[in-house]
Amino acid sequence: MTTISKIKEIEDEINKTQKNKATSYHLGQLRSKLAKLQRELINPTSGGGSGGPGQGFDVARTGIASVGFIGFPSVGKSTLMSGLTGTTSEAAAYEFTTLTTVPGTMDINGAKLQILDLPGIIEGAKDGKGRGRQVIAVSRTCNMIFMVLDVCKPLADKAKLEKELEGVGIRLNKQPPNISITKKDKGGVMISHTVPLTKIDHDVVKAVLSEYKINSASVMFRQDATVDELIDVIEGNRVYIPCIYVLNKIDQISIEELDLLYKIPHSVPISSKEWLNIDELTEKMWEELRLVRVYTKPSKAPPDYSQPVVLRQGKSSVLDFANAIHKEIAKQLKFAMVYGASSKHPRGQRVGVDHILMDEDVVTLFKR
Ligand SMILES: Nc1nc2c(ncn2[C@@H]2O[C@H](COP(=O)(O)OP(=O)(O)OP(=O)(O)O)[C@@H](O)[C@H]2O)c(=O)[nH]1
Ligand SMILES: [K+]
Ligand SMILES: [Mg+2]
Repeated sequence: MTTISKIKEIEDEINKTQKNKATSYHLGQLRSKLAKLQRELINPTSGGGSGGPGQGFDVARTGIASVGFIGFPSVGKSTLMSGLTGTTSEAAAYEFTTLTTVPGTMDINGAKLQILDLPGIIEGAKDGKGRGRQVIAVSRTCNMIFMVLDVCKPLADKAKLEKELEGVGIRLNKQPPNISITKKDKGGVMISHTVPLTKIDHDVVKAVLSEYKINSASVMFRQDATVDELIDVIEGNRVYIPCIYVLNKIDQISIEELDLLYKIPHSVPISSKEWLNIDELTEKMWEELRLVRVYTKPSKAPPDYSQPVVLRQGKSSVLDFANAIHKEIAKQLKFAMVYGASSKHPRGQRVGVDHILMDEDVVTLFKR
């Protein structure tokens, strides 16, 4: 039996099983088994046909962040990519026009982004259909995903694509679950929580831990987590990526239909062919990338606003800033003066190397 058919079998059993107190232990076991099988699809150990990274799919990474385009064939990914970057990625009316990763760059508010146009994927992509597995492998390494959807096609496509990505450990528009598991030598499983747990009970937690052979541990929930979030923490190889649902081809629909589309969270309706509403898309993209622009100010001189140093959120300390300019500068760094949102005083604040900078801060570095 192949991994894929085993997954299918467990999914069927989960769907058949009624959710109640009596079945929760069993469901916890099933969900864990499913996650373990899915792990084999993320890191296939055997050759498995078209599995594994494909030649020509890995491209040299440039820029501060990368955005990968995921979607079914002919939804307009390449048309959008060419328009945004100026790099031509062939677009045509037939499916699978794009056969490999096509990189381009886009400048947004002084930050250079890498845009990766990808081949269309089909349902079952993660299980090795078409070039799907390679496409998904590239998208796992992106800082943002554009899920491109054709508004003339059924909206169910969105859920299908999400399932493909979820199946390989990609979590869209989610934060890592706030659950900590501390393994112990003895004492059994201790469960505590700072908020009421409405989606799981102790039986499920015990079933999951036992399925992963964790017999003694203290588990602390700081959010109302689901069983899948618990499993995510145990499995550990999840990637959390912001995703914008790009609803393309709105030139084909009515205003009334357009109004309905606006109800979908994290979405932007556009037309890549008629170049409609692209500004909203790039604004949203900028917002969700949460990049931090920092301007240098030499001491006793005005700030240099011509070219920001662009950092990523989570890696935007004064030391990160110095490193981005030059390793030697970082080595000699003693303290900094900061002006802007992260500074306590409008006239600037003296800060240490661990101080976290915010977008549009101005910084003067002082050496030892
Ligand atoms: N009406 C309309 N057609 C569009 C739009 N964007 C793209 N198209 C058309 O849709 C077809 C497919 O466009 P592509 O850009 O090749 O789509 P793709 O998603 O890159 O396709 P694959 O690489 O084959 O997966 C082409 O005929 C485009 O002209 C749009 O906004 N409106
Ligand atoms: K196409
Ligand atoms: Mg294409």
